[in-house]
Amino acid sequence: MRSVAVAVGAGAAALAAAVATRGGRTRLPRLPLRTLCGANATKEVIDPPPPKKIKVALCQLAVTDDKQRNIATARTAIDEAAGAGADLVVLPEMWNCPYSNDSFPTYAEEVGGSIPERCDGRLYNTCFVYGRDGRLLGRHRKVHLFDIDIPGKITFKESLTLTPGEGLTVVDTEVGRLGIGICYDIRFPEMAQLYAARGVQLIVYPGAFNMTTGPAHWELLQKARAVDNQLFVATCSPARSEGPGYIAWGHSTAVGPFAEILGTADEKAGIVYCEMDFGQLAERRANMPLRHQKRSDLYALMDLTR
Ligand SMILES: NC(=O)CC(=O)C(=O)O
Repeated sequence: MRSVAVAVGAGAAALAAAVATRGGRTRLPRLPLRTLCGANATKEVIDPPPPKKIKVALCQLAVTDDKQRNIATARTAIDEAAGAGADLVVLPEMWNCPYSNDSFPTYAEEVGGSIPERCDGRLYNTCFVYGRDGRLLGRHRKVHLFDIDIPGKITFKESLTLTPGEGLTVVDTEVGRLGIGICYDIRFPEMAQLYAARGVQLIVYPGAFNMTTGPAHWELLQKARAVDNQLFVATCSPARSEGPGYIAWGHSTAVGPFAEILGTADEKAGIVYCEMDFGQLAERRANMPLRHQKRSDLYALMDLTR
């Protein structure tokens, strides 16, 4: 099994470790990055690591209210993706439980991920990134909680049960440098800009948009993040399940730096495979040198986490 890691699992062994392990908090290394702010703003950014070509598998899973069944489904999908030669395997947001505030406390694990994570009496919506060897490489806790109210359409308040994360998450893996966001995080362009400034090649967003915001915004936001920052974007949603409660839009998708769709799903369960050539980033950025054309004398992005 050669798959790496992502947003939740790298192979059956990693998944088993994820579910079985208890405790263990990860401290992520802080990357050196000059603060980009104010009159002294610098245009300096961190170069990405050497480019690789990778095969990505987005596992759009059918999620049920049976946690053990969800784990078995994920394990089967990861095995299948690894067998098909995927270097990177991505699972959906909240893949082990129904997307509801009632379910988050019940299905929470101390380590696992994007699943509800329980830590020090709090619950987070957390995505874990594992290496080929099952080692935990990083952890992203959803920074922007999904609190919205579109009357007659969709009302959700994650903050009733969840606590927001307090940091951005850049993870160096064997396949490349990844930035992680979860679902609603995709709506905040500054986060993606900071990832780009840190040399991220691919932003991975496990996500579960719904039947109102999905058709309106899901693909648009992915293309926007990819094009603005000239990098790759991948999303992974649960498959759509009809019935009461939250209905996921599905449509897990991978987008290239020129807004090209590299692979996409419909609403049903399945695995989307696509190739990503990180060498294209340099070419796109040379063709259209946006980062050198920014008017840092007029505006700048502040990295307050440094
Ligand atoms: N579920 C989410 O976090 C976000 C979402 O559905 C949306 O932004 O729309």
